[in-house]
Formats: sequence, structure tokens, C-alpha cells
Amino acid sequence: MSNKATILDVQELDAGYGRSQVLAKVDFKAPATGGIALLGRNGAGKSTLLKTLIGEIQPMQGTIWFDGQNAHQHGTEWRVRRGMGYVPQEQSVFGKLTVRENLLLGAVRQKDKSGIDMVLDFFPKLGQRLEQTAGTLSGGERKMLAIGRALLGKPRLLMLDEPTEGVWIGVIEEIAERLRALTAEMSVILVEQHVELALRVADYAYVMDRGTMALQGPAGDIKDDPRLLRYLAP
Ligand SMILES: Nc1ncnc2c1ncn2[C@@H]1O[C@H](COP(=O)(O)OP(=O)(O)OP(=O)(O)O)[C@@H](O)[C@H]1O
Repeated sequence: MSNKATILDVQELDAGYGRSQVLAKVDFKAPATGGIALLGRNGAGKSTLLKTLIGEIQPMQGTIWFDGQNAHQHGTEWRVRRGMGYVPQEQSVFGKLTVRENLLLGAVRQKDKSGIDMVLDFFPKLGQRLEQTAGTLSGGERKMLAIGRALLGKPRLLMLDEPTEGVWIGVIEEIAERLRALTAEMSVILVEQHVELALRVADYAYVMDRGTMALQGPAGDIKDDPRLLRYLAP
């Protein structure tokens, strides 16, 4: 990785569910700005890693340094306040509330609501749907709304778990372009099944295999690495 300032530094992380260990000795870093792709076949441990980083899962071992502080002593709220943003894989919008109401909830801690205009500039499609309930949006629009809400928290590290899952190809490109733009301003960690797209958005990539980090390097190198296909094969 380049010598840009590091915002996230994960060392020898073990984590899992109850007694079942999923992650083993995971080392992972993210710079203050730039895109990181997190790849690997189904079940490799990508979502588990993001959930551990945001504090939904307590690590069994290892350290998570975020912004120079040991996040271990702190829960999800501290991490979000300190600048972590997280868009989970599962639906993360309120279906019965309108687009506007969903965004207002994302900005609830801010006195200044101008962040909402910034999100609408960023995803103009949402502006056309402001009074529509989120449950009536297309899959792609819902993903945009979830990303928009996360952006309202003014994250410095944005973690996205499969933001293009179930989204129509035309909208996938729009989301990818937006995420690429965000990498200039913040650290973006992207878990994706669309490998080619992820490697376009990201500058650097990690590939997981059965709970371990199997491969890492600049996105351009990983794209051409013959081992990539092996780690992605079902
Ligand atoms: N809540 C849970 N309780 C127990 N085991 C779980 C739980 N969630 C995930 N696992 C297991 O942890 C392992 C890693 O799952 P994880 O969701 O992190 O993989 P992933 O790489 O994100 O896969 P996908 O691409 O399918 O989302 C899998 O074996 C999975 O069955």
C-alpha cells in the first residue's frame, strides 16, 4: 500500500459467531482516502469482517486501530461518531417512510440539513422520488438511498457490503461512478461480487479465502493475478 496516512489498521483479527470462528489472523489496512476492494467467494468472511469493524461482532483476538485509537474499547456508536459509515448487505432503509424522511433520519444529529442537498446532487434520481415511500423504490434506488443516508453521517471511512446486489446493470454503473468519486475524499471499503467493477472503483484489493487474507495488492495487479480466479471459484 502507498505511504498515505492510514485510517484503519487491523492486526491479527480473529472473530466469529459464538464459538464458531470465521476470521483467522486477518491483517487489513485502509488509507485515509482511496478505494479498497474486499473480494472472495460466498462465505469467505467478507461480511463478518465488516461487521467486526463496525462493532456488531466482538473480536476473539486482535486489534482494530481506527484513526489512531484502539476501537476495541468502544462500541458501534463511538465508531460511527468517530467517522465510520456502514451500509449493510441487507435492506437498510425504512420502507414505510418517504425518501425525504429516510434522509432526514440520516441527518438527525446535524443542525444543518444542507447535507441532504449534497446527497440529492450526488444521486439526482433520489430527488425525483423524495415524497415516495422507500418501499416503492427500485433496488438500485434503495441502495442509493442507503448510501446517501450513510453519507449524511459525514463518514471518513465508508464500508459498503455489496451495494450493487440485485441492481440493474445501468444503475450499477451509476453507483460505481459515484463510489469512485467518493474515494477522492474518503476511504471506501467495497465488498463486491462484481469483481471487475470493484477493481475499477478500488485502488487496492484484498482477497479473502476461508476467513484468511489470501491475496492483496494494487487493484491493477490483482486483476491480472492468475490466483484471483482460484480464490473466487465456487
Ligand atoms: N450469524 C451467523 N451465525 C453463524 N455463522 C454465520 C453467521 N453469519 C455468517 N456466518 C458464517 O460465517 C462464514 C462467513 O460468512 P460471511 O457472510 O462473512 O461471508 P461473505 O464472504 O460475506 O459471503 P457472501 O459473499 O455470501 O456474503 C460463513 O461460513 C457463514 O455461514
